Formats: sequence, structure tokens, C-alpha cells
Amino acid sequence: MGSGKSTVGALLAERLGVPYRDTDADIVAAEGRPISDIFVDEGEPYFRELERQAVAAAVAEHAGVLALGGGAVLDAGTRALLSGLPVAYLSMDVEEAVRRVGLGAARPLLAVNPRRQWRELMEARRHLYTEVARVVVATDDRTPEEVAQAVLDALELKDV
Ligand SMILES: Nc1ncnc2c1ncn2[C@@H]1O[C@H](COP(=O)(O)OP(=O)(O)OP(=O)(O)O)[C@@H](O)[C@H]1O
Ligand SMILES: O=C(O)C1=C[C@@H](O)[C@@H](O)[C@H](O)C1
Ligand SMILES: [Mg+2]
Repeated sequence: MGSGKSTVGALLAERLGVPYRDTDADIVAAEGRPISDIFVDEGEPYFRELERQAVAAAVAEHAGVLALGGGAVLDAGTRALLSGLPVAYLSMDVEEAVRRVGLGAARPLLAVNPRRQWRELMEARRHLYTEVARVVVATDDRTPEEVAQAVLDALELKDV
């Protein structure tokens, strides 16, 4: 959450000369309401289902860089869709997260006691991120451009 998927994803797409897409944005556009409203109105399982469909559509029709939602890996069907693809996990520590996004209430899973919740979320998710990722790139103390370069290097992709 806030590790730079959207920022770095867009930079990577530019460097590679391919389109950029973000499943969170796809879901918001299709539903016509913010993600926080979907969580509150329908619950997290409903959102994960929408997210799996959004990832499936993007994997099938999008030839470019795809940024996923921070919790997409929680769904086994979504993990299966990512299998074999060049997935990069952008990691950061909690202090960097506080600096970047302030762990604000706009993120529905961090609404109460965000610092502790962020740590708990990461404990629960870290193994799933590493399971689906081909490469892990630490983003702490790196600019978005440096992170994009590190992803290109780690995935052995050539920019244009
Ligand atoms: N390497 C970086 N160094 C400093 N700030 C960064 C870096 N990468 C992103 N940011 C900033 O952190 C914030 C979150 O970045 P971004 O929205 O790209 O993250 P995200 O992973 O897409 O978040 P979400 O999980 O909400 O989709 C933005 O304000 C962005 O400008
Ligand atoms: O980490 C998460 O579970 C989430 C991250 C965001 O990208 C959104 O997909 C949503 O707010 C849930
Ligand atoms: Mg994003």
C-alpha cells in the first residue's frame, strides 16, 4: 500500500514504450464509486471478486505494465492468474509507508491504528507477495526513477 506501484508502474511503462494500466482504477471506473465505498457497502470478499475479474481481464487483453491493488495477492484465483508472469514486488518498511502516505483513513484497511494494522497486514501478506513475485525490489531511500531502473535490471528488461 503506497509502495509506489502506480508511480513506478507508469514510469516503467514510459521507459518500455508500452501502455500502463492499474486494476484499482479499472474497478473504480467500472463501479463508478471509490474503493472505500465498495469495501463499506459490499465488504472485502466482494471487492476481491471484482479484483480477480479485473486482473483476469487485464492479463488477457493488456500488453504492458499492470499495477495491482495492494491486497490482490490474498485471492488464490488472482495468484493463479499471475503465475509465470514477470511480477515485481515493491517492498518498503513501515516508516517509509508513514512518510509516503501517512497511513491515512483513505485506505479502508488502515482506518484504525494504522501503524499496527500496517505491520499486521504485512505479516499476513509478505509470504504471498514473495510467492507471486519473480523479483523483490526494495523501495526505501530510492526515488521512483531509481526503483523503476531497479525493476528493469532485476527483470532483465531493456528500455527503449
Ligand atoms: N520511491 C518513492 N520515494 C518517495 N515517494 C514515493 C516513491 N514512490 C511513490 N512515492 C509516493 O508515495 C505515494 C504512494 O505512491 P503510489 O500511489 O504510487 O503507491 P501505490 O503502491 O500505487 O499505492 P496504492 O496501494 O494505494 O495503490 C505517492 O505520493 C507517491 O508520489
Ligand atoms: O492493500 C489492500 O488490501 C488494498 C490496497 C489498494 O490498492 C486497494 O486495492 C484497496 O484499498 C485494498
Ligand atoms: Mg496504486
